[in-house]
Amino acid sequence: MNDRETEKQTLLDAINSPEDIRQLSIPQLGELAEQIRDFIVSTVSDTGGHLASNLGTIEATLAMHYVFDFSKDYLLWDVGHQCYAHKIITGRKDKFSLLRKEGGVSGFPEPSESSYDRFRVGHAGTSIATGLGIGWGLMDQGRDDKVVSFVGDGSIVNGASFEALNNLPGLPRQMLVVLNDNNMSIDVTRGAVAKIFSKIRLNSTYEELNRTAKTIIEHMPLIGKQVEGAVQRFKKAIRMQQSAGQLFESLNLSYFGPVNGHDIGSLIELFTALKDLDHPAVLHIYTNKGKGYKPAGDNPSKYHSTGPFYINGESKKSGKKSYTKVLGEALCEIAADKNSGVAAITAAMPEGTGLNIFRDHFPDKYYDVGICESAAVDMAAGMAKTGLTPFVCLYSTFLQRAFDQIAHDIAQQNLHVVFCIDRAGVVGDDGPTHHGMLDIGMLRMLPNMILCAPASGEEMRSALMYAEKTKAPVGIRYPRDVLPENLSDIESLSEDFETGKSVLLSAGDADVVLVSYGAVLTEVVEAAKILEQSGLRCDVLNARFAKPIDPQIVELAREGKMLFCLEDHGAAAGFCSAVLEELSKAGVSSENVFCLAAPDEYIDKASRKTQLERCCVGSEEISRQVQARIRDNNLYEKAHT
Ligand SMILES: Cc1ncc(C[n+]2csc(CCOP(=O)(O)OP(=O)(O)O)c2C)c(N)n1
Ligand SMILES: CC(=O)[C@@H](O)[C@H](O)COP(=O)(O)O
Ligand SMILES: [Mg+2]
Repeated sequence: MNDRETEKQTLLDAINSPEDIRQLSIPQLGELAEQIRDFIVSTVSDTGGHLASNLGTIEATLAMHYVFDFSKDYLLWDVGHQCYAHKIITGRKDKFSLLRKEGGVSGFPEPSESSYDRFRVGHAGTSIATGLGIGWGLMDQGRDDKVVSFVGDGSIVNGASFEALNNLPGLPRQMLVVLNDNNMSIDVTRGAVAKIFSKIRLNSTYEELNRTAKTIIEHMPLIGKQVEGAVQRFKKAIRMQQSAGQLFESLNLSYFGPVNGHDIGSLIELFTALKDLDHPAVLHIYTNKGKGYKPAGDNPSKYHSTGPFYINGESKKSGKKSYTKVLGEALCEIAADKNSGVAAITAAMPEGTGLNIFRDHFPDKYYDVGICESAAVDMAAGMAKTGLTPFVCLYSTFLQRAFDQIAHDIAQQNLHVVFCIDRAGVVGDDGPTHHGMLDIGMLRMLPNMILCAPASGEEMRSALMYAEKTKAPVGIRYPRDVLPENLSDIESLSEDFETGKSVLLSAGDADVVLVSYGAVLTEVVEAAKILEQSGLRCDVLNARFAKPIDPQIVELAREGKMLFCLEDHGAAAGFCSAVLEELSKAGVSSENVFCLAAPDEYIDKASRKTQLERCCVGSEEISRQVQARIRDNNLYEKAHT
């Protein structure tokens, strides 16, 4: 190790709290930023994570912590996927090697880890409104603690952000919105606001950004007091603020920038100057997503959320085919039929939803609305009215944002819109904010809605073909997972989907039936093998539909079979509940019907396999639960005859 590396090592080693960074000079802070960058790249190459956004926000994070005291001031991250440097300098450096792993630090702000994390977040568009609420709360208590919301250019266009901006000027105290503009959402940012931002970005040289920062700092003491002449001179002095500035100023919000978000010295001066404003303001900073690690800088989209990789950028992933990939391919197949009238809609997640494949083949049938799930759903409603068949492709957790639109604008009018609900069930490393545990419950109470879930790649394709032909709102849920390998020989899985019809995978003569909904089938089939080895033979029924429920399931219970209903969803209102309701309606006893589903809690980050076990639908836990419930209910004789 040379002297320079030893010094580098020492700087990060000595940082255990924000107080420590305040002891450093500006050049040392620059050094520290580089060390944190190396540390993040090296850790994320092992664990996976949100690399590109984090590499771009290190300098701004250091500068904010240098100026504000977030042990009492409030720092609110939007989405929260860019909080790694913040975690590293707020006492979690030593646990960072277990980033997003069981027992390690979360990839998102997590109040149970540290009082520096104010909110558990993972969804976009919340930070300005929560900051506003905190501002009102602090005022009520006569407190002058500062509030900073840090929001990206992709997230500020979300409806929730705009609703908050609409209310923000009414707050008669300090609140700073730091707009981190890196010209990217996960993919390239789309829409009119993005155009406003990128118009000035194209003309902004490094010198101009510096000059803007200087002008703000020079005029700050007067602007702070709202001296009219100074404000006018200030506006004149900043040529580049025109379009972005006008956007915020027309809402009566003070706007400053754009400035270079990697220049720690200037940022410290700016935050110091803006800290004591007596009204809300926006500071617009430019940063580079993926800064300092070439593969991420060259392809920020790929490194937005990455699995483990080699330092040369090569992925360590298996390359196995996922449900998501089948979605992209099958939609292309459907769109290739000239009469299909298909449109595919994503809310800023072309890669994540697999629609990038579709976009490349059918650019004129593809729509990316940005992080605007509710607009995506209402746009689909409009398209369906004109006779198109929109496929709205969203993650289950983000579909929650559009519940009212699905209920009010789609289901009420029985519009033919297909909801492709990706990341349904537990998602692994992202943890509680990103699990899709509510979609069945939310959607099955809506009249007209049909809900189904494939259990294999072949079923995924069939479900999409079925949905395209079925003139009703249809939800198809599937997980963040690769396709199962243990189901390929099962013939019944290649049968076409028929509304409310399940398929049997076994002989149909056992007294115990495992009734599986969706992708957990792969675990259920393994569990059936384990149970058979222990002397308990079970039938396996693949329910396929959560709405309507197959009457055959009710008949099995009526015949006195022991049913174990299984799903990767919250137990409160999902498939299992739907079965119990049908039994009740039919006057059939549910005495021997058991539900295996997620417990009534937020499942912590871990591998998806571990999380499935925790939700009682991993193969080990299924076999344990089946045996235990048979034993506890004195059903042993019945089950083993
Ligand atoms: C409501 C919602 N929809 C979608 C997402 C998925 N998502 C996470 S980060 C992100 C892009 C955010 O872009 P930006 O705010 O500009 O932050 P950057 O990653 O560029 O730093 C998206 C679409 C989300 N977290 N929340
Ligand atoms: C922060 C966020 O909401 C997304 O980036 C999400 O974490 C991506 O998840 P996938 O990795 O499953 O696409
Ligand atoms: Mg961005």
